[in-house]
Amino acid sequence: MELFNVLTVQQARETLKAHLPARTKEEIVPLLYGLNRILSRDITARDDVPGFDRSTMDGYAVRARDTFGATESLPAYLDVTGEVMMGQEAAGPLGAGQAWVIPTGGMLPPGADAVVMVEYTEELDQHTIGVTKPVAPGDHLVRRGEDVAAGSVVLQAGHRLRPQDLGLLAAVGVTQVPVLEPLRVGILSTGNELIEPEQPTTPGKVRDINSYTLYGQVVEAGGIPTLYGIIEDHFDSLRNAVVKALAENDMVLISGGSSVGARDATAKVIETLGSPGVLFHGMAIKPGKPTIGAVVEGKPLFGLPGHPVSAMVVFDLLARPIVESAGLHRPRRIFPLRAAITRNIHSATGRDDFLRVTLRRREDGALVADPVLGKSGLISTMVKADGVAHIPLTKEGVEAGELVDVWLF
Ligand SMILES: Nc1nc2c(c(=O)[nH]1)N[C@H]1C(S)=C(S)[C@@H](COP(=O)(O)OP(=O)(O)OC[C@H]3O[C@@H](n4cnc5c(N)ncnc54)[C@H](O)[C@@H]3O)O[C@H]1N2
Ligand code: MOO
Repeated sequence: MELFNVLTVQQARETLKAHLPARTKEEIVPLLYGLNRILSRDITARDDVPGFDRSTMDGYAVRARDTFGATESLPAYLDVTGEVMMGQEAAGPLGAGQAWVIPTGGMLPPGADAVVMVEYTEELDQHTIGVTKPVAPGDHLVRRGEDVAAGSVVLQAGHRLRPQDLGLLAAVGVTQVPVLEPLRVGILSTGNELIEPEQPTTPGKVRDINSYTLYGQVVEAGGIPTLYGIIEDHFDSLRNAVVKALAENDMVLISGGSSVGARDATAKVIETLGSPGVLFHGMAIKPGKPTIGAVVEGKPLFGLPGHPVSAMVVFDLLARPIVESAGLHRPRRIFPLRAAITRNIHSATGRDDFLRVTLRRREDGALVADPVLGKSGLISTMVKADGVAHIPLTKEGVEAGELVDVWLF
């Protein structure tokens, strides 16, 4: 029997994207909780930063033209007529031929347009200094609004906040930050052969692995997982569980029951839930071929293959980017590593292959990837591996020594 509507990974991603609305669910968090969160709105500065012209050196506020031509042998003499106090308004004005003592960060008095560093002055008496080096207007000061101009957009919606962004928000007085709510993800395992991990095994039964791997993957991607447990392979039981999970979450993952076996109810259940429903059933990928991708009333739903390796690989390719797009923390994997594969690996063209590998540094310094062989039902292969190597669908395989992209776990 043929699976219907088989898509490449790229087509599957594009199809999902076309059917998923941009996330708008937001929450307001205190600034310190905003780190690594994604802004849900543009942030506009209400105030100029700094709010006044500010010295960047310890020295004297002056009118630059009063210092023109000054040298060590012929200093420009200025009357010291005031002192700027840190954190206080400098009342000014500073008149011709005058200088005010100013600390680094102090407010420039009106009338002054530059600061002379204390190193380039000599104190003649308590009220007179000699300036030994001229300054130009604007020297040793930061202008009002030079860092941030009032009314400007300082950070855009969609931006993930870094430490420096928290600093900027503090500078403009934003202490409550609008950020995207992380996705809530409901996780269901289906199969009459499945038992809970705390149960003893009996012939024919296996412990539920996928609930645990998927839970970990959702947390890692910055989502909030909820387990709905093991659901028996029965249309009504599965439908009831999925309806509940869909109502309580922003995404639902159902592992097992995605293949074409007679008992595989997942696709049929999804088709009864709402539009557009199943978008694809089957992907040109190994492992993970019998994947179902669906959107129901704006929420993504995935029927992941039952084999534990396949479920993990498909989560990473399709679900992880969606969870990360509103995730609580920074994605760990942004770029793959390039490593030389150490064996010839065959793969069919027209299909993306993901090969479990371990990585090591060879004596000559090259990074190499050793394939971890084993069927996609074996969770131990994922535990041994450091990541997966991607053999793109355009290739018929890779030869030993060829460079491949490796996505680390
Ligand atoms: N005739 C064909 N048979 C199969 C095909 C195919 O194309 N033609 N595809 C195979 C591939 S590839 C995969 S992957 C599996 C996918 O099957 P399902 O998604 O329908 O999942 P199940 O049949 O329920 O389970 C498959 C396998 O995985 C085990 N499993 C399921 N859930 C869990 C879990 N939560 N924890 C641990 N192990 C789980 C289950 O016991 C089965 O061994 O179909 C192939 N068959
Ligand atoms: O796709 Mo199955 O997922 O090859 O094991």
